[in-house]
Amino acid sequence: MKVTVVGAGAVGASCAEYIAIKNFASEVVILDIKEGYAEGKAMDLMQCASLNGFDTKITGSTNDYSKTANSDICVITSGIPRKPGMTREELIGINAGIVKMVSSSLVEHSPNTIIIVVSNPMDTMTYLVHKTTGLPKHRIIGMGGALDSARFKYRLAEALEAPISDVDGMVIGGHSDTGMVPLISHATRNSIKVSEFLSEERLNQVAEDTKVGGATLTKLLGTSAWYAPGAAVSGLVQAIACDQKKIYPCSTLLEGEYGLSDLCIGVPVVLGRNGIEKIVDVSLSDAEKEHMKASAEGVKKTNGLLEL
Ligand SMILES: NC(=O)c1ccc[n+]([C@@H]2O[C@H](COP(=O)([O-])OP(=O)(O)OC[C@H]3O[C@@H](n4cnc5c(N)ncnc54)[C@H](O)[C@@H]3O)[C@@H](O)[C@H]2O)c1
Ligand SMILES: O=C(O)C[C@H](O)C(=O)O
Repeated sequence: MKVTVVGAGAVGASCAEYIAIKNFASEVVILDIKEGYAEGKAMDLMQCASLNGFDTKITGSTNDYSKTANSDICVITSGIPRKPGMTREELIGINAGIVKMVSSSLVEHSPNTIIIVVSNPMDTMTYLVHKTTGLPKHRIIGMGGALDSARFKYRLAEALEAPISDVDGMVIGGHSDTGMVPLISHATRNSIKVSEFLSEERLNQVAEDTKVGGATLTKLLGTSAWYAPGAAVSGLVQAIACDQKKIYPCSTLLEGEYGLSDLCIGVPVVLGRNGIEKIVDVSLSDAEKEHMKASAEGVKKTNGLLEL
């Protein structure tokens, strides 16, 4: 199993590290445009191998896509992150050009690859990868919902004063400050609905804190987060590589599912060796349906800024 990670920055390196530590991939290639940067990150990570007990071979490349040839999975993290006070959508001007160039170079060398898109604004970048590469829809996956769901569970556990392992929940919709749809109606503590434990007001607070999870961290860190994003990407890569058939909310091209079409947005999917093997249709409350509709309108508005 060969995995390429484009972008050796904060998220790319974190994701390569988690993939290596989980020890399921034979090879990880990190590629960056900055001279020597990916080679340096790869060497540093390889010097963790004996300490952390992994055998994954990590190599770096300065913009030489021949090193990525025949990758089973490619992760795109290249692009600029936001600064405090910015939205993800404001990154489109620079990141669209980068994602377009990177995705076509990847497919040229790995025509059978599965692509995981991380660069922001992620749902729009995932749509752009469709338009650029023409790969089948099950082989283009946007990562946002896995991270947002982890943040939702963190906030739920905090409100419930419960261990995170007791909590389950999922966030669908667009990966944006207003577009995320935390599925409160399906969230549980050890199979009991969270509404049995928390007031509507407290649950609304949990949802709001979840939606601005990325912005909260950006304000604290001065740039956007990387540990949980890297861990979330590694989860998707592992589900595909190990054919786990796990359900994750991922951004995928919809063609009528959830009453939506011609956009990529987060919905629950089954991930296995073929990428997205199924889109799962879950029942939504009326409020969640409305929120999903508004979220899709927001994503389409950002897609409209693309020069296709
Ligand atoms: N979808 C998500 O959930 C999620 C989570 C976190 C971050 N992100 C996004 O991921 C992106 C990366 O964030 P980061 O914190 O790692 O940023 P970063 O600045 O630390 O790293 C980005 C890297 O991309 C490289 N790069 C730029 N242009 C390139 C090109 N043409 N080819 C190859 N490499 C190139 C840069 O040299 C840099 O090393 C941002 O757009 C950020 O908003 C998304
Ligand atoms: O918040 C950001 O800009 C980065 C990322 O999308 C995140 O949610 O951490």
